Amino acid sequence: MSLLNDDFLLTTPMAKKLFHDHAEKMPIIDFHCHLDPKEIYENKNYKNISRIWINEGNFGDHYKWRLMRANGVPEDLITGDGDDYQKFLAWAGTIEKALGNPLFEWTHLELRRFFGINDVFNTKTAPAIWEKANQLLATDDFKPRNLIKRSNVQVVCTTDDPASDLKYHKLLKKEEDQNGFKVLPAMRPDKAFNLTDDGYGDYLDQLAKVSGKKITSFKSLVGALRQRFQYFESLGGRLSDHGLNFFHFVKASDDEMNEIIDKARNNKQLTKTEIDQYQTMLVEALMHLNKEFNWTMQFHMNVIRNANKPMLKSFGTDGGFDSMGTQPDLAQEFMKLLMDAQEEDQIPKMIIYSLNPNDWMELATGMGDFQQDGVQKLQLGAAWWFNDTFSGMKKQLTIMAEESLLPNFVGMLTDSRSFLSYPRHEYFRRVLCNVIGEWAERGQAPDDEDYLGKIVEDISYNNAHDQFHFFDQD
Ligand SMILES: O=C(O)[C@@H](O)[C@H](O)[C@H](O)C(=O)CO
Repeated sequence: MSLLNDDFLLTTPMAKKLFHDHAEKMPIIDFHCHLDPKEIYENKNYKNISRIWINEGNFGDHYKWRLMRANGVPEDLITGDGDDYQKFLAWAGTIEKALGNPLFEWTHLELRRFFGINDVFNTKTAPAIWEKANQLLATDDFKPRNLIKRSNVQVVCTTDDPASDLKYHKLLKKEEDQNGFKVLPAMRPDKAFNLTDDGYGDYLDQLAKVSGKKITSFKSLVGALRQRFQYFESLGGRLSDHGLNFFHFVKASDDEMNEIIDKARNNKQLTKTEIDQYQTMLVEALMHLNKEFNWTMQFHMNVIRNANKPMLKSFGTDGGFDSMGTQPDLAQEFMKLLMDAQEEDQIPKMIIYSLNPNDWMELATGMGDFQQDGVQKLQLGAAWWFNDTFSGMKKQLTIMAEESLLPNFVGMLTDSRSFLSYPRHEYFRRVLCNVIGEWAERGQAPDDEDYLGKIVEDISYNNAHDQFHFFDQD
């Protein structure tokens, strides 16, 4: 079977029918990514393929950066100011060794789907691919908005701080009809959780300024965040997103919260209990806001971030120095949160991603304790980050099916910083169709293309369309 042929990953007749006649045609709703709305608005061509593939300054694809480092590529040819062509050759030399890693397939998919280049990418073919790709990158077809359009994307949800003015979302909203897709903000209030950061007090001041709400207490902090929910909502926002690197459920009174905020603002030492209390109560307050606004709350949990401290100092965050978290009781602690919120019927729609697949069964079965008020209110999120692999996707789909109702799943997202990453949706849809096709092959599912095809179309698009109600105001 040739590399990435039309039926790659599809091993049964039903899988092939499900993908080619049902999944492939469905539009994309990419409800979590890290694309920069400014870049979408400015819509400028990339100088060369290294800039869109590897890095533009400190922004870029840390998945690639990790592999290049593993292959001994010096940092100046990764995120540094080394020659772009040499970076490209270094990436070719890395991909030659990436068999079995998703980036091997992603890289070749991107060359095929966007550039029409079907060659195997390696150090021998790299020079010709560099020339052809760069010629194409200079054309209108490779401007960011056309890359989105060519990928049949209807919605891009970016990742935005509550204090953001959403300037470019406002500008893009005016051109939505012309573009044929929406660029919508998803609120990521992680900075409001960073009690121990030197800039915590300044951040609260920034939040107070943009919200017009003085922040003198926990209640007024929540009031300021509520104003930002209103603002994001006015620009089509329908999701929040939370990085819970670790989590311990510890409640606190309003008075205790006020004291914690005051200590943090004055850079006073906080105890572990105080940090856990603040995180717990702020998460619960955000759950209430998501419930009130009928948003979906995403959690990205169990992560060790910025493990390489010298590189954090020299490069900053999101540099490819994060890894799977090892808090063994995080799912148990999260269950305490859900149990507490359920007492007041304050659990919103949720999608929960853990970077540690050891949490998945606890989370998937735990969510089953609270599935009330709507179809699949709580979902195990798509295989995330280091799990975004053939085996990781298959595992998540299987657990979602075995512990709940896979046909209700809202499906895939790119979670990417590159405009070339939309083939990750194709990859996911192929894995999905193959999982269901295998069930039919084994007699675990009816050999009924209409029935199975509807399920595939729903997971690929319809469920996300209905869950996030992005199009209500159209
Ligand atoms: O949203 C997250 O926490 C992660 O997606 C994280 O930002 C990471 O950089 C990423 O993009 C993984 O794909």
